[in-house]
Amino acid sequence: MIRAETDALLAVRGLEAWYGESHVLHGVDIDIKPGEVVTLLGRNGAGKTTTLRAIMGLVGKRAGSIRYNGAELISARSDIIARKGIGYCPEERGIFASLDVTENLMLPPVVMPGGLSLDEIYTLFPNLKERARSQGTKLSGGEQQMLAIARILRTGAKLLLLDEPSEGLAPVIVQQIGRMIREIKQRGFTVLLVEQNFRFAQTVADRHYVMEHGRVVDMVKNEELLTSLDRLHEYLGV
Ligand SMILES: Nc1ncnc2c1ncn2[C@@H]1O[C@H](COP(=O)(O)OP(=O)(O)OP(=O)(O)O)[C@@H](O)[C@H]1O
Repeated sequence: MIRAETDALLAVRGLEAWYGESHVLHGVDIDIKPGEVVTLLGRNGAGKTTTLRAIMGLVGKRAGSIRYNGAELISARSDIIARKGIGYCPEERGIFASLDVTENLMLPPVVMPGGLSLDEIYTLFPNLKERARSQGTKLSGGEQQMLAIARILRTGAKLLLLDEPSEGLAPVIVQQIGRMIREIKQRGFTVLLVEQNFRFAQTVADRHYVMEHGRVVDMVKNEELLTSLDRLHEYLGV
């Protein structure tokens, strides 16, 4: 069903993953072209987070193929995967409470050239600049989410894996996160985004993959989203 893309930045084929004895992914196929924003939609437990974790090498065992920039990563350790230029922002965001915004931004190691400088990040996201000296604990959920994403942009990573950046945030803050993702896309980054909220996903993405029971079962282009609502409601149970 999913066409092989020879020009993909990330090409995932038949990806399987296990947590201990528990077999969670049963053959996931995903292609992302450079500069695309693509979402993984699906109900709770469909395997969206596990797909991001499996791409990063953060699951117990995996099989299949993950090609990034032409290199096979299925057997690579997670630190090697990060050094290839894939950045991961987990749902819990991982902001260091005792460090301020600038310190949090400077913390992840630069893995390759081409990342944004601190000044560029602050120019692009003035909200963060205003909070430069504020400690992690003092930031709102939205500010923490922005910081968690911005921090990856410094490292030189070109592909960002974002787990539910809209989760738990008020609608006006979700809009800010949406603007941020569109800015990131404009700067040439590629994004794979886990979302439950397809109304938000629609404002940022080029395409959507739908996951069910550890597999990708459908793909919808963003311009076809509105005409595919019935299908999506069925998948997502909303
Ligand atoms: N650490 C773990 N150990 C064992 N099973 C897990 C673990 N994490 C997730 N699972 C199981 O793997 C399946 C897929 O979970 P996953 O978190 O990837 O789903 P999801 O689509 O991201 O949904 P959610 O939005 O609820 O996180 C679920 O059945 C879940 O219970």
